[in-house]
Amino acid sequence: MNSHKHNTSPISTLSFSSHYKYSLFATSLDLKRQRFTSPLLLIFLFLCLSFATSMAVSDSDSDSGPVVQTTPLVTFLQRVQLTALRSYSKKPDPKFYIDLSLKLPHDLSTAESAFDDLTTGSRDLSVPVEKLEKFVHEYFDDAGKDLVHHEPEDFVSDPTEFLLNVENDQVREWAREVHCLWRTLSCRVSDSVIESPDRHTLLPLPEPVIIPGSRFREVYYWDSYWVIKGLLTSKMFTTAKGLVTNLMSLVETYGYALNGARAYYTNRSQPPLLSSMVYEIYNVTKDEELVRKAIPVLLKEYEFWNSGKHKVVIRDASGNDHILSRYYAMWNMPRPESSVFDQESASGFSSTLEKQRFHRDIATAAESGCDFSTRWMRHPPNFTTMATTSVVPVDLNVFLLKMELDIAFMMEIAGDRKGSERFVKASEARKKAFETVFWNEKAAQWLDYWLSSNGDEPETWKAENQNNNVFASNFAPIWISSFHSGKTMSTCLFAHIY
Ligand SMILES: OC[C@H]1O[C@H](O[C@H]2O[C@H](CO)[C@@H](O)[C@H](O)[C@H]2O)[C@H](O)[C@@H](O)[C@@H]1O
Repeated sequence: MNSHKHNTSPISTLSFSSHYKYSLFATSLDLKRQRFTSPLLLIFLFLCLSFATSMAVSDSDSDSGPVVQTTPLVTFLQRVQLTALRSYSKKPDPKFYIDLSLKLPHDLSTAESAFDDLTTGSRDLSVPVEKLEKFVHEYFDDAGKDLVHHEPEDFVSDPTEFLLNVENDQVREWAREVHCLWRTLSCRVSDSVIESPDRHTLLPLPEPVIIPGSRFREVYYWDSYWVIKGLLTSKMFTTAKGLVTNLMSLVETYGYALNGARAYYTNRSQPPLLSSMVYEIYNVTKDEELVRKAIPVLLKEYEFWNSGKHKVVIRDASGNDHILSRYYAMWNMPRPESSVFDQESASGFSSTLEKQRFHRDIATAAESGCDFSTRWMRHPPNFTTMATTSVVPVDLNVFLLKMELDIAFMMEIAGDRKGSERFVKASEARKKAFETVFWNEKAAQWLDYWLSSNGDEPETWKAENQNNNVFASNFAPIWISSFHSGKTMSTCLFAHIY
């Protein structure tokens, strides 16, 4: 049992004014499309499908949570991916196949029918590697071809201004090399994506992008925060603003910033750091126009994280309700970019409901940006006990508290005093929730909270639901300087460590 005394945690020292002194820590795929030439077979198939459909509708044991459908191209590429994984003896990266784009003059239906011809007769869907490679080459452009190099206009190869501040020669040379990576990672979405989005899984974006590199050939939401911090150091303000414009366009289109700018990432977001990005840029550039543009977008994003399945209500012993948020992906199938892996991981579950719940918890872990941490496992390190949607995470709520303070700050700049006060109040309410739900005096940490129910209705706080394990995220509140400026925090932490 945790001792959860309602002593004041260091978070209570947080105030709006002190917030702005951050210290940063730093279809089953196996159902291959067959050509049924016999009318009897067609009738048989029709009857089977009708039966399966009626079963699905009456199956009260299937997961009823939200699902954002993906595109027909993604669904098809999952089949190609499965065949590739079954055909090569050394397993390729499944993401490569889901990143392919349809080559002109082919369209989806001609590619599908050529793929049917290729795989017909293969029981396990594997095919000779040479034949697969010929098919992929004929029907698809290489993964990554739909991103073209972009020379950032604000890049200076020898930025003396900040490099001269680095005294050590070796470190300065290393810093120069890191700075030069911007040119390697800078791209823009090709015109072909804008002209024919259905041929690509890459999503169109208005401004040039900075990608993480390696197998990640698209923009990622929370990576962009650190990218922007780096760009600001490199004095690349135009590029930094472009990244924010891209993320804002995703929020405007989808209602939230996607995990990444790919058609298979539309079912989830990532740690919400857009307001922090705008804040960092404003701090350096004092660009009020950016702030004014960002406010309505941030309000939309704020609503996403504080409504529907993302919102949870924890009731304290005095009957006060505390509103917090959790990660919750709008997906209950294998993640397309890793579908074979996810199917294998779920193979031990017998019911559809168990499999769907497991897949949602896996996709939700991806929404957390941390992927497969033992934080999300009911019985670590047993991967099949992933239950991410049942956790109220400390770090997510820190990001949201920061969003509240950032919005309040931005509204103040925009002259909206009332709006600003509303968000200060929202931050104070979340601060109280941190005290009640997360803070643990004995451990001197904020602990993740396990939900007892499905989180749809308010539930009463229980000390034993705090997760006693120590994770770096337990200390996420100290990201905001006033959380650790008080003596209480350092005293408690040192007492715990030594
Ligand atoms: O650096 C990009 C991101 O890389 C990891 O996650 C991404 O890859 C996962 C597996 O392909 C995918 O399921 C997830 O949705 C992607 O975001 C990393 O965990 C992320 O933190 C990081 O943003």
